[in-house]
Amino acid sequence: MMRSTRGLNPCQEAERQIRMGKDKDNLRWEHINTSKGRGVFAKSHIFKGAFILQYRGILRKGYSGTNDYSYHFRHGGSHYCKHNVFNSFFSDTCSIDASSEDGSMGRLVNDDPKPNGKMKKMKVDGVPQLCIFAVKDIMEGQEITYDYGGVDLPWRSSPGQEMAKVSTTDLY
Ligand SMILES: C[S@@+](CC[C@H](N)C(=O)[O-])C[C@H]1O[C@@H](n2cnc3c(N)ncnc32)[C@H](O)[C@@H]1O
Repeated sequence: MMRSTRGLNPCQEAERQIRMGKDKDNLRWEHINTSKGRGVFAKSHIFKGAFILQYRGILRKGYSGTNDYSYHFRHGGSHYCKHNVFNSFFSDTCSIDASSEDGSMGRLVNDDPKPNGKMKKMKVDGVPQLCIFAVKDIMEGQEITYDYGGVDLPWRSSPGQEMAKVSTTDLY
């Protein structure tokens, strides 16, 4: 069931939050362990379809290389993926560089091949923005995740973890 906040639909709520430049107060981050680092958790139930948070950072044109906190996408199309699935081959490649420790939580959301969130591109005043929306109900205390996409994510193939089947079809 999808619920809106203050009578706004999820996209309107995302836009409102982007304009405010802050995360919602139903989220918290904590240090999980030394290999995973920090993660973001729900402080209250989040309904399927709801806006969760913005992936805040500096919008850059072109492919700006891979770092832990950059997210590449195509401005003109619907193609977007955190990791290096496409690169400067596309003239409209952009990235959000979230490498600055600015206190925002979008940059702290971890990867999961079976996530409860999905990254989506939207435009506010013509400027592309990336936001995570819930793809299922998320219980209080659960970690927020999304599928980084791409291949070669080292933690997915580390001992004791099932090798993920990465589907890029979802991204296009
Ligand atoms: C955008 S940051 C996410 C926040 C990060 N955990 C932190 O503490 O800053 C991406 C990095 O988090 C780690 N990470 C993300 N998802 C992970 C997972 N499922 N297992 C282990 N490490 C993960 C990797 O080091 C990755 O390069």
